[in-house]
Amino acid sequence: MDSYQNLIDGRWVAARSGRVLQDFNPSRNTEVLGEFPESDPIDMQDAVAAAAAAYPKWRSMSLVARGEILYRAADILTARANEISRDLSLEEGKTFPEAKGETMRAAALLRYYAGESRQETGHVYAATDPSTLLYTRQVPLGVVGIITPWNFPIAIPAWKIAPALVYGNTVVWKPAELTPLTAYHLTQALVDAGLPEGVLNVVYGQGSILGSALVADTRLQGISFTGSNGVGRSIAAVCAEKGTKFQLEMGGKNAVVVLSDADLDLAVEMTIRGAMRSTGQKCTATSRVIVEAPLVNAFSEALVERSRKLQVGDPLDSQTYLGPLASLNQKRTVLEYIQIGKREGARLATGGESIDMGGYFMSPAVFTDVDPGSRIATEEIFGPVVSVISAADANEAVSMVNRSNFGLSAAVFTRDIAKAMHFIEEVECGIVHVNSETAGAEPHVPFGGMKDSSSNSREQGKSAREFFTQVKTVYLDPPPMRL
Ligand SMILES: NC(=O)c1ccc[n+]([C@@H]2O[C@H](COP(=O)([O-])OP(=O)(O)OC[C@H]3O[C@@H](n4cnc5c(N)ncnc54)[C@H](O)[C@@H]3O)[C@@H](O)[C@H]2O)c1
Ligand SMILES: O=C[C@H](O)CS(=O)(=O)O
Repeated sequence: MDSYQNLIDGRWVAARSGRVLQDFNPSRNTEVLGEFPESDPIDMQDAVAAAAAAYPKWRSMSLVARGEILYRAADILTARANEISRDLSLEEGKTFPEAKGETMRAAALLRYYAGESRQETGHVYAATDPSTLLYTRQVPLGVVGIITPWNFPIAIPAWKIAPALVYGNTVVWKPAELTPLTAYHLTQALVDAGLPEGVLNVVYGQGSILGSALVADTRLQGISFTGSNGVGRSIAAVCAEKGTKFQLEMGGKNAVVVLSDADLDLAVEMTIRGAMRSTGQKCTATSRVIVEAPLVNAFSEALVERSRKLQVGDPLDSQTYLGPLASLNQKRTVLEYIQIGKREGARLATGGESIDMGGYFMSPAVFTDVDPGSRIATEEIFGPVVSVISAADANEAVSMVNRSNFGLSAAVFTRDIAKAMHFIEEVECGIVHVNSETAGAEPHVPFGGMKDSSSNSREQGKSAREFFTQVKTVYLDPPPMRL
């Protein structure tokens, strides 16, 4: 049994209590992938103290030098990509190709922020007095806390940690309990790339205990969180009370709109990809498909037929489309929504059944005749379940999309550019796709939601600099000349 430890002040250390958590394989739920510390708040306090002690020297290092470490870490991740991807697939359940894609995406994110180290760090302005040098600088926040979910266990940490570090902050990271092995791989790559002691500290353990201890620590200047709305709201309340800067990326109930002039095959394929890849466990996953009435029957039949052909199984098997759900809790939640959908009167056209293969497997589910106000059409399910809803026309379809409390991602399928532009204009989402799936994000552009999906900051691209730095405006007047 491989045992892993926290990284605190540059040293790999056990939890002070000595307690450990086991990391299980959701495909074969008796298989243990490793043991990790079950840390307590005292361990978290040690980590924050280390980050605070390391901050002055790290902040004084040049941006370019910090960027060089990220370039080396990206190269290390790339060199180890197959090993990391296999472990990611084993512990989270997504297929190997998706795990590989995510690992390479993390490397791309590290490279992007390494490149950011050679960008402007402020602006020079004209001053009323021509002898005044008037300029701004973007300076780090200080010690920041990073709390991340299990569904993208290396890409999401990378898109938070890389900008946090390159802009001069030191970091305390609380990874998700379900995916500690992937967190170890990212951490080890950064350590091997030459990250100085105490700059990155990683503490494993229960989020309700450790995560809340991190958020409550008054030495933190910022918290970047991705996860559920319930936890996000609790973090926002604590940060607001403390005056700590925070950013939250949370749930989604992402919709595809299929207009009557759409390419049917494309709309079906992109709906399957958006709804069923990663076993539906993406914040940007498609969970609603709103179809103009003339096309709804043909679309539903094609979607059901395509869904029935998807192979469920071992995520390391090249034929597998859906691996297991990430945990027993996740599987139970998704199967409960199947029962809720039936009770609400929706028609379960295919799937939605538990598959007993030694892990947390289920068959992909398609509901039709779904009431747009029902729970399965409004609540985040976070599994391979998609609801087909009929709309009278394009206007009704957009209003149905917007009737959600969430506003993360949406897509429209149409051949009509005017209808596409109208959709782009009217939809209340932070991410909009035309003729492509609701999931997926490029590392160099803003990522985030509207309404309850986000705290309305943005991640990735140059948006990350807005969160992980603060602006200092400088009026520099030369001393008077003494002739
Ligand atoms: N918008 C996005 O970018 C995005 C991306 C991925 C996942 N998500 C969302 O995340 C959710 C699934 O992820 P999850 O199950 O890991 O979410 P979660 O909220 O249960 O956990 C997220 C992280 O918060 C920690 N945590 C738990 N309780 C805490 C507390 N009281 N205080 C501080 N930290 C705490 C967990 O240990 C974990 O590290 C879904 O709602 C999904 O939509 C959103
Ligand atoms: O789950 C969250 C991810 O951000 C999904 S995406 O691949 O970035 O859309």
